[in-house]
This record gives sequence, structure tokens and C-alpha cells, in this order.
Amino acid sequence: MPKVLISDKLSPAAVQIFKDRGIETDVKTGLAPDELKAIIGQYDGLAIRSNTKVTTEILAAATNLKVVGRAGIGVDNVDVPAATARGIVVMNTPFGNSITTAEHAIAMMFALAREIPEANASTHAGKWEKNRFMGVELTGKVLGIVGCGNIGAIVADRAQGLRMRVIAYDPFLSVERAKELNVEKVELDELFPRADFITLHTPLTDATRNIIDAKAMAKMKKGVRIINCARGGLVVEEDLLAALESGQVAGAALDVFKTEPAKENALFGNPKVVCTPHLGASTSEAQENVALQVAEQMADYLLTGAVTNALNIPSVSAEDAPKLRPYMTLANQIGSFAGQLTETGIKDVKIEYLGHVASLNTKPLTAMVLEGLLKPMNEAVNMVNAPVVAKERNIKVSEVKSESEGDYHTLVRLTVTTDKRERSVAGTLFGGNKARVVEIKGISIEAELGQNMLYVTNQDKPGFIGALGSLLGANGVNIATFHLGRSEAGGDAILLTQVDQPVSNDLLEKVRALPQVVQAKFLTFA
Ligand SMILES: NC(=O)c1ccc[n+]([C@@H]2O[C@H](COP(=O)([O-])OP(=O)(O)OC[C@H]3O[C@@H](n4cnc5c(N)ncnc54)[C@H](O)[C@@H]3O)[C@@H](O)[C@H]2O)c1
Ligand SMILES: O=C(O)[C@H](O)COP(=O)(O)O
Repeated sequence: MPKVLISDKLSPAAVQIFKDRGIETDVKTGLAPDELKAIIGQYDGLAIRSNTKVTTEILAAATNLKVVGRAGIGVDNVDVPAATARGIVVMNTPFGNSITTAEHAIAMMFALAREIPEANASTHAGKWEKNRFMGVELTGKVLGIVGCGNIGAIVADRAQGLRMRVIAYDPFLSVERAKELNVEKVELDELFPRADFITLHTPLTDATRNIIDAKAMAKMKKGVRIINCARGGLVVEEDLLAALESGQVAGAALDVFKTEPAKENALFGNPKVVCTPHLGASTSEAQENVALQVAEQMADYLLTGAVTNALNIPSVSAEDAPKLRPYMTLANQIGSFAGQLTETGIKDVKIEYLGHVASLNTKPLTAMVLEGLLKPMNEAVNMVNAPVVAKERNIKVSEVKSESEGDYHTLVRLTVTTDKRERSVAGTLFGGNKARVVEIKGISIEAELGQNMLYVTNQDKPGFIGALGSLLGANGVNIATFHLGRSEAGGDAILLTQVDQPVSNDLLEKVRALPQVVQAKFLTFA
């Protein structure tokens, strides 16, 4: 039974889902990195929010971990490349808290416009400072959105309801989408001087880190108000403080900080700054959504192999997973067949999906072919990291798809080009789910791949089969199945036989010494 650790505060709905799906679940929040490192090796899944830092060190200790599930959007607390390298799927819930976070940004904008937090504190203190607080209206003001994805788009919609004019900077926002959202797509340098309010909704990347610094603020309209409910590293906090003190920026509302938990910060105590402790996603609705989603997604992956919302592996829907499963076996077997025969550097991998299989989501199948192909060279390869490993080795991978059927109603053919030769192997499904190899080097054959296989290429000459059978028998190796193919009478021939015992290197040498043999190899399949 898979075992999952929940290491951040998640709605109890998540535990219930894991339990209902037969997954053992521990909830241990607030663990120090060393404490997490000490126990992570026991778990197949780790469910987190933004508090747990899934670093390379944690991942190195996570010897059984298969999936990290982020109940929320940002995965900047997870070392995704390190997880990928270890074959661990990282998934998030990209929409579960978007509305809630957009609403928080709007609430922050109102709080700034009407100085609600300061007015609230003053009134609680019995001061009745009616003359101290003079707000600004939102109606007719220009809202500049930096990052107009899921949350930015909802903010745009709500702001338009408040009769604001919305402009947006997002290099990946298409003109069509901008039209649909009724926002004016602008460059950053145009947004800065035009906006009365600026709200940030980008992920934290190398391109967005420090996007709001002294230079940027100098370009803004004097008296601008800035809202950040995305990530702390987007704003240079010292520069913001200086701009608030000079009056260039009239106010800032921050839900996120460069260092979190933010217990000390130079901006704290400044009356022009409204702060919340990373509460953007904190509504009961959003937390219920993300907890349910992440638990379902993780359970699906651990129990069925279905992949949803993963950042480092192609998605496989729960509906597709059972359809793909027999193809996954086939893809892995033909990859493994070629991989076990390959002894020199691979340059090029071509995977042809012909007939029925071409109508399916073939990305996971390609990952499985690559896993099979590369595993003989690197034990740590799995379908998550195989495409990355292939890229690191400069292996060019291409897919060819055609739904028209040939001799088989469905066929996967792998062609591997190495420094020395080109090698191809193809397989199909018999009876809808039984993987069979049906072609090797363009020669037809029909074989099921089992645990112990002997693969021989030879000249098609009389006497060979008898000699091989006698040799195996004399060495205590029992033949279970026997499959032959040849290009033409007297030409190149192949033999694939399943045997009940592994074939030792000594025996292989004897097989190779038979007069007609060109190549003999012992292959093994899971
Ligand atoms: N405060 C919170 O509690 C909270 C809650 C949810 C999400 N978030 C954060 O909000 C951010 C946005 O979330 P989302 O769901 O809208 O993500 P999203 O991926 O849907 O949207 C992000 C947008 O940023 C754009 N973008 C990327 N690079 C950019 C750049 N260099 N300049 C301008 N735009 C750029 C992308 O094109 C995309 O449209 C994320 O960082 C997420 O972690 C915070
Ligand atoms: O990226 C997110 O989803 C938000 O930052 C929410 O983070 P949280 O789950 O820690 O509240």
C-alpha cells in the first residue's frame, strides 16, 4: 500500500481522500528540514503547500518518493529539476485557488485605496480620526496587471466590474486572449507610467525576479499603488521602502515577501504598507478545492499511473490510463530491446506510432520507450527523467504518427541510430492488451518478451537450429518458446527464444561460436 506524508496544513478533506483510496497517510506539519529528511525515505508521496521546502537534500533522502503534490499553484519551493532527475513527478493544482487569490488582490487594492487597515486600527484605538483618512476612488482608474494568466485574468474581470480601465503586460498573452479579456496589451515601459494601481501576477522566474526595482518605480506615475499577491522576489523591498518614503509610491499592499515566514522586514510598521501573511489562497473554499484536487491527483498517480497537472511529465487522464497501460508495457519493452543491444552512443531515436495507437496521447509512450532504451545505460532512468536524460546525452528524439493501418491495426516501431548502425524493432498488441514484438531489423517475427530471452542473429543455413537446441539442452537451459524470422531463404535470420534459466556469459560464447551465428545476446524483460 502506498504511503503519503502531508507536511503542510491541508484541509482534512485530503486525508479522507487518501484513506478512502486505501493510501496510508501521515500528517506531520512544521517539520524542520532535518526532521523531514530523516523520515522522507518511508513515503511514496509528499503533499505540501508553500511552507515545505523540497530541496535537493530532501530529494536525495527520498528514496521511495514517486510524487510531490503541491496543494496550490507556485512550485518555487520545490526543486523541480532535481525531482525530475530522480524520476519524481511534481504536480500542482493550477486553478483551485485562483479566484480566491484574485479576490485577495482586489481586497488589497481597496485596502490601499481607502487605507482601511490604518483606519481600522485608529478607530479601534478610540481616536476617531475622520480627517486623517482621505481615500481615492477606483472607478475610472487605470489598473496595470503584470502577468495576465489565470489569476491576472480574474483580477481583470473583477476590476472591469469596478469600472477600472485595465492594461496588461504579459509577453505570453496573445492578442486574441487580450481581446477576449477586454484588456489592452502593453509593454512594461508603457504600463509603468500609465497605471494608477499595479498588481503583480507572474510566477517568480529569472525574468520576473526584481521586476519592480528602483528603476521600474522611477518610471511609474507619481503616487502609484502597488499590490503583490504573487511572489515576494518580484519586488525589491529596499527600493520599495525608498520609493514610499520619497512619495513616488503612495502605498503598497503585500501578501508575499522575499523571505517567508516574514517575521522581520523593513517595510513592517510603515503606515503606507498593507501586509498579510501569504493569505492569498487562504479561504475555506480554495483550501477545500486544492486539498481535494491534490489528493485525488496523487492517489490516481500512485494507484493507476494517471497523471494530471504534472509539471515534469505529460498528462495521462484517468480515462486514458487504462487504454495506455498495455501500450506502456509494449513501448517499454521495445525500448528495452533496443537499449540492451546498444553498445555505442545513441544519436537519433525515431518512434513511429501507426494505426490505432496514433489516436492516443503518445507523449507518455515516448517517455516509456526512452526509459526502456536508456535504462541499460543508467539504472536511475524512469519515464519522468528519461526525456531529460536523452536531451542531456544529445539524443535527438522524434515521433511520427499515422492513423492509417498497415499489416497491423496498431504498431509502435522504434528506430535507433548509433555511431555504428541503425537498429529497428516494432511491436503490436494482440487481443487488445498483449504486447508482442512483430518486427526486428525489418524482419517479421512474432514473439512475447519474457524474463529470460536469447536473441541470435545468424545466416539462414541448415543445421543451426538443431545445434543451438542441443547446446542449450546440454547446458541445462530449457527452451520455453521459440520464434524465427528471416529476410529471405538463405539470407539474414533472427531467433528469439524464451528460456527458463538465465544464459551465462560462458554459454553465450559457445552460442557465438556456432558457425552460422553473427550475434548472440541474453536479454531480460520485466
Ligand atoms: N499569494 C498567494 O497565496 C498566491 C496564491 C496563488 C498563486 N499565487 C502566485 O500567483 C502567481 C500567478 O499565478 P497564476 O495561477 O495566475 O499563474 P499563471 O501561470 O496562470 O499566470 C502567470 C502569468 O505570468 C505570465 N508571465 C510569465 N513570465 C512573465 C514575465 N516575464 N512578465 C510578465 N508576465 C509573465 C505568464 O505568461 C502567465 O500568463 C504565481 O506566482 C503563483 O504562485 C500566489
Ligand atoms: O502558489 C500558491 O498557490 C500560493 O502561494 C498559495 O500558497 P499556500 O498554499 O502556502 O497558501
